[in-house]
Amino acid sequence: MSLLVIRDLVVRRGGKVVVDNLSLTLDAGRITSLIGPNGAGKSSLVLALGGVLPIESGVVELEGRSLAGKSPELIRAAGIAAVPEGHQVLSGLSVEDNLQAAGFQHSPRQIASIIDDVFGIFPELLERRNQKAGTMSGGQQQMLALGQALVARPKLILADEMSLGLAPLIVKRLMGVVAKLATQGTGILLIEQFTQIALQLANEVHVMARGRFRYSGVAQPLIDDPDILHKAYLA
Ligand SMILES: Nc1ncnc2c1ncn2[C@@H]1O[C@H](COP(=O)(O)OP(=O)(O)OP(=O)(O)O)[C@@H](O)[C@H]1O
Repeated sequence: MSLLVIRDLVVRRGGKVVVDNLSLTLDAGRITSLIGPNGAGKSSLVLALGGVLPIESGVVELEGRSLAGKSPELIRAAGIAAVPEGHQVLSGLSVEDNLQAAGFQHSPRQIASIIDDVFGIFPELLERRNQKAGTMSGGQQQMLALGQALVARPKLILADEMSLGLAPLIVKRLMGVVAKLATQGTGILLIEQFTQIALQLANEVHVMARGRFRYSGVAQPLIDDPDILHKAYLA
């Protein structure tokens, strides 16, 4: 069974349809890249899947269970963790307190072991466990944002523009973690402004423009012929 099934999803924002009858299937252990121009509706899709924006119509099912009308907390507890655009960590709290705050649904014993796992993935965070998140570099804050998502032990991660404003080396580091998570069975929806990264990592690619998918398939044709990509962006 697919992890997440989206059928004919419509999301409206400010009176305007921004996700227009989209259908998409996300599977465990696979990276699905979502690329497209600014304003295409990529973030709106993530916000709707995370329960932050209401679904106007359509079906969203996680392992066969409808997510319609569910709160962001319930959706997160069900197994979908969003890493929103712009590493939204609690800047006045320490690294460890940020991870604690993200693990509200676990028992204190569970959370201690989960946080240890996150520190295993990101030793950079362990070194800074008592540092206020807001005083860290952008890259370290993005690691923390991903760490917060991991605290939920998600089946599916929705990663929105994780690389925005970060140095290439940090981007490589973050994408390495994303790729490893996928090999361990986590489903990933990767929204990326760096098309090259998105295409390299993807098992499947969707190019979104004006609320709809203009290309859906494997990455290779887009790598071989950039014209296909340009046309999809301009559709
Ligand atoms: N807070 C908002 N209120 C109303 N409309 C919005 C709001 N934020 C975005 N929109 C509109 O929703 C549409 C989709 O925007 P969205 O941010 O989802 O696109 P995107 O593909 O993620 O682009 P970007 O890469 O710029 O974030 C755009 O037309 C945008 O103007």
